[in-house]
Order: sequence, then structure tokens, then C-alpha cells
Amino acid sequence: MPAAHARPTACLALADGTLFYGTGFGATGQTTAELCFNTAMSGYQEIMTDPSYAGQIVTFTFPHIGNVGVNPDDDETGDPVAAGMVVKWMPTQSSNWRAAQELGDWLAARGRIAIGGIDTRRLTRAIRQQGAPHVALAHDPDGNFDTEALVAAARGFPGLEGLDLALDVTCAQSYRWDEMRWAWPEGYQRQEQARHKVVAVDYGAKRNILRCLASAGCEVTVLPATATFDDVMAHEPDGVFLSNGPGDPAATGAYAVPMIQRLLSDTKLPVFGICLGHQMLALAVGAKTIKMNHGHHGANHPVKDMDTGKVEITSMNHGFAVDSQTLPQGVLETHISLFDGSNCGIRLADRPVFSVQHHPEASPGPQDSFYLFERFAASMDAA
Ligand SMILES: NC(=O)CC[C@H](N)C(=O)O
Repeated sequence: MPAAHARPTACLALADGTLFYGTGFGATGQTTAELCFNTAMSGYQEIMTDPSYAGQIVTFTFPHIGNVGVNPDDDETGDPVAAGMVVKWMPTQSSNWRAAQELGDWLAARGRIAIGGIDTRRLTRAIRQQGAPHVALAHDPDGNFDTEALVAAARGFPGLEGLDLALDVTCAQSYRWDEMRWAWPEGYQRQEQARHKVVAVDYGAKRNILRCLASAGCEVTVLPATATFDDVMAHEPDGVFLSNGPGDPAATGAYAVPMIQRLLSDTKLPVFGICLGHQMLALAVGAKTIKMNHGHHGANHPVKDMDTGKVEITSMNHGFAVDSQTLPQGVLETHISLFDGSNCGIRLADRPVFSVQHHPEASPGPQDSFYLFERFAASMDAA
């Protein structure tokens, strides 16, 4: 940590004019985004590379971030996708056998700005009170900040509502995914042989979701977010997976929903969706999505399975939610958040079409919800 009198080298400006000064690391420059907080105690590399964080700066409420460095294996996609990071303590020298690089160098090489040494508890309270604020984050080693311009930049950020970001993070063209999950949750059988052809529509897919599908016995073909019904059917899938992804589901739904509606009306294929994929399925059956106040971002969120009454501890990352009041007849609410009662899962009453808001692939996080991958595979076995 710099001495108390050291000149700050980073400044975070909230749209309401609140300023937080700290020490910059990672890239220099300035960025604007929506600000959220994540309560996970580990997995900062997976969080920063989760494509669903596009357009957002992540405040880590856990104070020790960066102390295990970064490594080539834990990326959820090729580059950091979150716009920046906010931490309490400046990262110390990393200490871990897997570390290949320091967090700050990794962020700098990828053009991502970070600020450390600020009161993240005060900031988190502001996020809860204001609802995910629009912010500008600047890092200047000389410590020169035009704070009025920064606040104006924060105010100028248009926000995530109405924004389709899936097109920014989806794959450019289709590809086969073959890699298996490394560690397999206890009590589950890894399927070495692929039994089912699955098309995964990539709205910003995390790699570990694709690994989980492959390890559950799926031969996975990944298609870009704009894939049409005919594109999907050309692969003669046994089931279709709808991935997680960034931005406002209503905006992405403009092109994703018609494809899913055709799947539902013209086929009997099993469909499984996670997070943005869950929201896409909900929109396709006629429900609506809403912007949450500060969303759910963490690795210890309790979710209740309405069928069994069992509570799962889950990994979460979403700022929008399916409005359960708008679920039509024939669509069952299968999971709810025990934090706020918001919808966390749906299923069609009469066929194996289902989706969840949380992240059964964990990464980082608990593995309680892993059974959903097996359920998807079993529904293709039964079809
Ligand atoms: N992780 C996700 O897929 C997030 C979905 C959506 N972008 C949201 O914020 O709610």
C-alpha cells in the first residue's frame, strides 16, 4: 500500500458525483461502465473473463484479490471482458503454484483498468442504495484527474438497459467444442463417449459450461448468437443449449427469440438454458424480463428447487431477471432465489425444455446445481 500521503493514481467517479480515490493498477486511461459488486471469495480471474460482465466494472467485496495471480487455464474466454475492477487492498506479490502472471500485468496487457485501496464497503452500500450506478474509472500514474469530466463521462454512459452486447462477445463462426471438465463433482459419472449431438448457441458462453456439456456426454457444436432456426437444425441436434451472455435480454431477444420460438413450435427437442439463455427462453414463451436494482453476483446464493424443496448454493451473475408474474400457463417456476424471491428457473409443463438463472457449471462456485447437466443429457436419452 502507498503511504497515506501518496498521491492517488486512480479515481472512480459515480454519476451522482461521488468520487473514490485510490491506487491504479492494470492499464492506464479511462473507461465508463455500469458498476456492480461480486461477493465471491475466489475466482477473480474467471469473473473478469466471464463474457456476461461486458459493459460492467466489478467491485470485489472480498478484500484480498490478486494474491494467487493469474494462470493460462482459468480464463472463461480469451480476454478479460469485464470493463474494469475495484478492490480494497492492492494485490500483493502472488503466491500460488499455478500463477503464471501478476494480476496487474495481466490486466495491463489486456487493456483493463483497476483501482485498489478504496473503501469497498462504502462503495457496495452506494451500489445497493443507488442501484447499479454508471461510473467512470480513470488511472493516471501522474494522478491528474479532471473530476468534472469524469462525472460527466459517468453520466454519459448509456447504461445496459436496451443494450445487446451478445454480438460483441459471441463467436465469429461455428466450431466444435471437445474439451472436458477437469475436475468432476463427486457422485457424477463423466461420460467419455459422446452420446448426444448438442448445438450450443453462444451469446457469450463461459468455457466451463461447454466443458460440462462435453463431460455429460454431449458432442457440442457452438453457433454464433445470430444462428437461425435453419442454422441450428442443419446440425441435426438431439438437443439445444442456450448460453449465458451480457447485456439486456430484451435487446438480444430481438433476434434470439424467433429462433427459439421455432424450436418450440416446430420440434420436440430438449432445450436447456443458463442465465441469458434462461432469459431468452422465458422471453420466447411470452414472459418479460426486468432490470434488477443491483443484481446478483456471487458464489453463495441460495436457490430453492420448487419440486424437491431442496436448497442449492449457487454461483450467480445477473443484473436482469425473469418476471415470474408474467410466466404464461404451462410454464412452471422451478427455482427461486432465497435472497429476494426472484425467479431462478422455469420448465415447460409437458416437455424437457428448461432453464436456470444461476450457474450450474460453478467456476467459480459451488457444484450443488450440477445435476442440471445430467438432467439435460437424460432428457435427450429419453427423447
Ligand atoms: N450471466 C448472464 O448470462 C447474465 C444475463 C444478463 N446479461 C443479465 O445481466 O441478467
